[in-house]
Amino acid sequence: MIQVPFIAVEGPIGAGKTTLATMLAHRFQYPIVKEIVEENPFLDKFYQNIDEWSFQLEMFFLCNRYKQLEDTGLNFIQQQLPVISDYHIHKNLIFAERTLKGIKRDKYREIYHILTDDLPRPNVILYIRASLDTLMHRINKRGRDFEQDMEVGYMEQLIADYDAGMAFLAEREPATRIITINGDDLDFVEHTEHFEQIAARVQKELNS
Ligand SMILES: Nc1ncnc2c1ncn2[C@@H]1O[C@H](COP(=O)(O)OP(=O)(O)OP(=O)(O)O)[C@@H](O)[C@H]1O
Ligand SMILES: Nc1nc(=O)c2ncn([C@H]3C[C@H](O)[C@@H](CO)O3)c2[nH]1
Repeated sequence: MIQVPFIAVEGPIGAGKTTLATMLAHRFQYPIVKEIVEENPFLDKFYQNIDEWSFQLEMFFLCNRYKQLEDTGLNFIQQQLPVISDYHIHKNLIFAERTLKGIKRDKYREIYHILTDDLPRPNVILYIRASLDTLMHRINKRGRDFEQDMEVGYMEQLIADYDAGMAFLAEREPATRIITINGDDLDFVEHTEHFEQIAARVQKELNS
C-alpha cells in the first residue's frame, strides 16, 4: 500500500498529461502541480533555433521544476499529503540529453544532479504512450503558435527517448509503479468509460 501518493503523469508533447492530471486531481481530490508554459520566455526562440537556445531553455525548465518540487516536498510529501503533478523530474534529462551537446550537456548533467538528487520522487507514474499521428493531431488541435513549426523528426525522436526514459526509471527505481496507458486507444477526453478505466487502475495501484 502506498503511504503518501505522489503521482506523476508523463508522456511526449501533446500526450494529454495536463488534461489527465487535472481530471485525476479532480477525481481523487488531490492538489495538482502543473508545469509552467506560458511564462517561458525561451520556448518560441527554441523551436526556431534549437542549437542556439537549448541551454537557456533546459536551464529555465530545470530551475522552475526544482522550485516547484522543493515546494511540493515541503508542502505535501513531508506533511503526509498526497499530490499529483503533470511531469516527472526525469523529463528534464529526456529532453536535455537530446537537445544539448558537448560541454553544455556535461555542465547541464552536473547541475541537474546537484539540484535534483534529493528532491522527492513520485511513487506512481502514469506514462501516456501515443503514436506520432495522435500526438501531431493533438498538437495541431491545441494550436500553440510556437509548436506549429515543430519538426516531425524531433517528435519521432522524443517518442523513442520517452520509451527509453521510462525503461530507465523502471530499472533504476523498481519500487515506483509505472502504469502505461495506450493514448491511441484510450481517449479519456471523449469517453468517460476510458477515464474510469484509468482512474480504477490508479486506485488499484494506490491500494496494493
Ligand atoms: N485523450 C485525448 N483525446 C482527445 N484529445 C486529447 C486527449 N488528451 C489530450 N487531448 C487534447 O490534446 C491537447 C494536448 O493535451 P495536453 O495539453 O493535456 O497535453 P500535454 O501532454 O500536457 O502537453 P505538453 O507536453 O505540451 O505539456 C489538448 O488540446 C487536449 O484537449
Ligand atoms: N526542450 C524541452 N525541454 C523540457 O524539459 C521541456 N518540457 C516541456 N517542453 C516543451 C514541450 C512543449 O512544447 C512545451 C510545454 O510542455 O514545452 C520542453 N522542451
